[in-house]
Amino acid sequence: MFNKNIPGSSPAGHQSAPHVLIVDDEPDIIELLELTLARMGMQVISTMNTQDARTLLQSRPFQLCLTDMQLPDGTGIDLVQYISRHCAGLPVAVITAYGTAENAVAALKAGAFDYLTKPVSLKQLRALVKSALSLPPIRTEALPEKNTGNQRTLLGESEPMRELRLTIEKLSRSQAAVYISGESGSGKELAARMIHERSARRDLPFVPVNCGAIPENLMESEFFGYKKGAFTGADKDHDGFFLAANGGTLFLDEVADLPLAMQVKLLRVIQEKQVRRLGDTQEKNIDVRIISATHKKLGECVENGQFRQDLYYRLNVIELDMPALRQMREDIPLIASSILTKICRDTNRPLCRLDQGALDTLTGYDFPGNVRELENILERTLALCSAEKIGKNELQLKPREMHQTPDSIPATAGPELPLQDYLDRLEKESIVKALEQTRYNRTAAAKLLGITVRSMRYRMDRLGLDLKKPFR
Ligand SMILES: Nc1ncnc2c1ncn2[C@@H]1O[C@H](COP(=O)(O)OP(=O)(O)OP(=O)(O)O)[C@@H](O)[C@H]1O
Repeated sequence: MFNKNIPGSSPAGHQSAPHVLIVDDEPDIIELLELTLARMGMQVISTMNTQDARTLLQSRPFQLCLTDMQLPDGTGIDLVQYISRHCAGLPVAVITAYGTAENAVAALKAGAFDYLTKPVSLKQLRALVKSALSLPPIRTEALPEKNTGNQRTLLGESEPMRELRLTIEKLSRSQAAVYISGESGSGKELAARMIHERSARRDLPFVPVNCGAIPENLMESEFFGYKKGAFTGADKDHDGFFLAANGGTLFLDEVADLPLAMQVKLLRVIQEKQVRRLGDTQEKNIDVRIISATHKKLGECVENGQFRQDLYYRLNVIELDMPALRQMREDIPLIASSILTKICRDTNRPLCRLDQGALDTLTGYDFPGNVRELENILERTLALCSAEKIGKNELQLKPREMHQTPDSIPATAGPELPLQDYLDRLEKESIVKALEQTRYNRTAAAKLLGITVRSMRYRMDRLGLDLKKPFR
């Protein structure tokens, strides 16, 4: 075992030098890591096997562990697992041989913070160390969550929701790609934001992208950017989503909607961590964490050839499955009351609440559109009712105006209304119906109606249909 501390300044934010444990059996690599870290102001302790590493970990606190994958008495993954079990909150990164992506993925799945590939790039090493040391302290209990300030959180005290929040807490302490599955409106984007906001990347951008809403011919320029003059109309340089998210998190929503040709290009950028803007001769290095989501079953899309297996493998290092609202009915009153409070606050009206009948109706309802549908129901209820106590009837869940098809509008509706109002009403009904049929997935609803997402957004704005989630 070696202990090295070259005099130097302590990194910002740490009163005493952070302690780093290096586990590697190659003296050259140990020396390189020790020198680099000591110059960054770290107190470094090195050992060559997992047994000594465990003894050291038991004997004193560390702020970071860097381990090689192949060790004389075990693997780096063994150590990652040991640390996950016994040293909660300690970030551990593994160093893997070039071309062994499977090892890196296995380490991330086991709970590693990140990985480095040999030959170790000092730039990447320094960036990794800085990120690892800037992680917020870990919370080990599933504390009841409240929406505080601008940081929104997934509400609910049911078992699935508490577990989910704990998993999010763990995932935010890793750089692994996360794939979030779950029905529309179940909180996939909110979960992605929570991971970002609790991570070492929290001060850098979170860039959400709705992959289904980008026209195919604009995909490359939107994702990778372009140089001025790259094509007609490119009158200035433009950073695509990857460069905009550099240092932060790129959230690929509705990822199953990416055309196959684009999937190949995306995979290349993710693997090489480099992006070249259209019309540019230079590649730019990027450091972006990818979180993806879709309401479709991505595994099935792979099986039927609509989604590339290699990209799926890259995106789905860790899967997070969002429970549907009907699987956590006990949380409906809490979530509904939080939504009501927010609407009342936003619209400057006195606080109102649901009576027992209304609560029973909501907890018995299946919510195909999940929390987004609950938000919409409550927003509509408050728009139509000024009472402070809301009853079952005010919810108008059954029969619902929204369930009317254009055919079910009485034939007399036309003559009774001015023509424009009548047409608006038909249009509104069609949009709401399409949204309901697609479980509030706006991209799919636009497809069903045969219009673009842009046109759908315009129409919804014009008709005053506020369905909460902004389009991107
Ligand atoms: N458990 C929860 N607690 C509080 N709010 C929630 C919860 N789940 C979802 N929401 C809210 O519901 C709305 C829909 O959530 P979100 O946009 O994250 O869903 P989504 O799964 O990404 O939907 P889509 O599949 O259509 O993209 C948002 O306003 C979100 O804040």
